[in-house]
Amino acid sequence: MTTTGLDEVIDGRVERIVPLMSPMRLLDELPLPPAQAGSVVDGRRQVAGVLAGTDRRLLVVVGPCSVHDPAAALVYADRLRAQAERFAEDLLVVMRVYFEKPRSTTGWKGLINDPALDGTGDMTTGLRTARALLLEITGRGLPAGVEFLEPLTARYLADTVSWGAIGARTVESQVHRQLASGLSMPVGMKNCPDGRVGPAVDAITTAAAPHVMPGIDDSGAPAILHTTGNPDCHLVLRGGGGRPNHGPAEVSAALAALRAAGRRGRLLIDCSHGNSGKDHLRQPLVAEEVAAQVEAGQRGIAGVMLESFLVPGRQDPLPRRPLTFGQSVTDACMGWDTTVDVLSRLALASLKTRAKRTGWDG
Ligand SMILES: O=C[C@H](O)[C@H](O)COP(=O)(O)O
Ligand SMILES: C=C(OP(=O)(O)O)C(=O)O
Repeated sequence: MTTTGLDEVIDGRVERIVPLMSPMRLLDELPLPPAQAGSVVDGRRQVAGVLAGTDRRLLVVVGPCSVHDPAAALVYADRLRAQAERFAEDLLVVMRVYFEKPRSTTGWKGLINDPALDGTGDMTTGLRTARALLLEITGRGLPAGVEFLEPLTARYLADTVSWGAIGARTVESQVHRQLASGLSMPVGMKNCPDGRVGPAVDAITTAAAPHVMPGIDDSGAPAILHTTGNPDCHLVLRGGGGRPNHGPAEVSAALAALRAAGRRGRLLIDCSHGNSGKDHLRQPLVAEEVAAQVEAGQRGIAGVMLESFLVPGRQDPLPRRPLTFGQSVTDACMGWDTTVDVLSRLALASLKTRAKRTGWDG
């Protein structure tokens, strides 16, 4: 019989364990001021209002595929805020501030996991940088949207978030559905990467129910979390399996699936990912097709998601080569000028439909 040390039994494949500050410590260091907390809650209410159809604007979740450089994200936020104000009567604009990237296999996992983009994995800096940026963005009056990927990180950031997403790769995961059931903001559930919509509808049903799950409390101690269920989860159609699903037939089928499951029948359409074939030049075309459906009276479409940054396209971070300021290091994004054109087109669709419904034709 071989005798073995305990480390090898427990941590044979964990090379290092580095302490991480507690959520409470980060929240104390970077608190959400009460006035900003008010605008986060207001943002959540407005998103829920659009999803319920009581607020008749279109919801637009727009911003970089991922944030890797807070300075560029802030320049983007300033520009977006001006557009959000310009179109405030027609569009509810939420900035995509994505810090966690779910990967198909391997790749950069986002600013929280690896803020230096070099695999060193300094999550303490990552969480601190992410929270500081969310405070800057919500401080500008822009509601923020994030994808929740690691259940543990939600406690460090969720108080600043007005819209959340569970991504295509995790929508079938019980852990993520439970997480969504306890989140305080509306959460979009993406359809699966292979195009199946059923698991996202199931995720909406699952997250609406209360759950009991293991987690951490604000002090970082292990805890049993009892959730109430989240009634504001909704479907996001992002295409998949080599095909888009933003067309009229797919939208009607998805709405029918929601109704059959007894869920509220409004959804968002992601103009990127499987709906654009990850080609940023196709996003405006997808948005145009969505706008046309809205104008044709499809009330089931509550809004869209767009991947946009200052500079069009994408780049690979390479050692010793400076990055282009404001260009995505993950999926290719629309550039700024195109983004303004797309927002303007969506605002027109929203205005026209509202005018039609009130009988106003000016
Ligand atoms: O939105 C970003 C990517 O589509 C997502 O993280 C998956 O990327 P990957 O398939 O390149 O890993
Ligand atoms: C990863 C994303 O999308 P999806 O989960 O639809 O692939 C994303 O929106 O960044």
